[in-house]
Amino acid sequence: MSQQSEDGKVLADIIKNVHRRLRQELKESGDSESSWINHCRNEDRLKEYAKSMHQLATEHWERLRESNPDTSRINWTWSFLSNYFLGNGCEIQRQKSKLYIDWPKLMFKDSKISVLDVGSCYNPFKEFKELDVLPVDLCPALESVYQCDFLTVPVGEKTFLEDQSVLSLASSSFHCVVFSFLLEYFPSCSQRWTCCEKAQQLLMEEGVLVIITPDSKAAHSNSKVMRSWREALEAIGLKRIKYEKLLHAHCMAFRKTSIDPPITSDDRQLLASKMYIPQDFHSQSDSEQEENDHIKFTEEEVAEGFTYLPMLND
Ligand SMILES: C[S@@+](CC[C@H](N)C(=O)[O-])C[C@H]1O[C@@H](n2cnc3c(N)ncnc32)[C@H](O)[C@@H]1O
Repeated sequence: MSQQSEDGKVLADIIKNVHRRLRQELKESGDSESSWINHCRNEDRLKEYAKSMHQLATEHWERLRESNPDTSRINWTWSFLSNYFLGNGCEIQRQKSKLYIDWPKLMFKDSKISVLDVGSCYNPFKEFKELDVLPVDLCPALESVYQCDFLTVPVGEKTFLEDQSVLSLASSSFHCVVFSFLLEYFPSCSQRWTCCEKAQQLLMEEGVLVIITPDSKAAHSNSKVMRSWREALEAIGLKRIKYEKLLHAHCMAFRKTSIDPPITSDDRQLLASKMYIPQDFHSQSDSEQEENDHIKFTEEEVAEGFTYLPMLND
């Protein structure tokens, strides 16, 4: 393995270890709230994660993006958003919905698409001038990214920002919410579900939730998981309108079709359980499981460090 690949592996191992420890701590305490609070207090761990993720993405994955733009989650998101909001994508969805109503005109401030990038780390979408991005992260890698725990941040009438932190986010105010490699960070289904419900509240009608989740295997090997997420999100008025499997990720866009879907607390529990990832069910020790996962990856994947991010393995 080249020095470059070795470096990528070290960085990705740091990231993977944090996910693994979070799962372990939840298993031990059985209480997702208290283990999350403890995690958030561990500043050294959060900062090391942020630095490693930033470096892995900008130094290692960026090379892959340059050599093969079709592998990039960033390019995919931009291409989808420009087609949906600036091209005829939204209009096509209106026609497909067969709701022959007078749709309200989509409004843009300064002609820009407003994007909330949750778990942004280093604001990978800042290069697109047509996007007005609010990049937020539990532990930002850069000062330009706002500090925010998306699990606990209140949703209210207005977005309040203070000293590079988010105090609240305005409901129905974003054209797009992005979860790029975010959901698998969380050790529990209920935390992933909390994020999805919050995204639904923050989107304006016809806005889109973009979810990107890492997986280097063929699309069908995790189709059950992707179907389960689709069913859960559809129940809260987020209809999947685009799915594509890239070399290393599943990319999905969900369109907000209804404003306030009626959900009971029983529904909520069932829907939350649908936001599972295969790691939730690993019975042997995570490290053993991940060692086994290793064997299945190609040389190219190993070289790019993708094997060392959590993969959605059955
Ligand atoms: C794997 S990184 C993905 C970074 C970036 N989105 C990308 O695609 O390269 C996951 C990020 O989610 C952030 N994160 C985890 N939990 C969060 C939360 N509750 N609120 C906001 N950000 C969170 C982490 O700090 C980390 O930067």
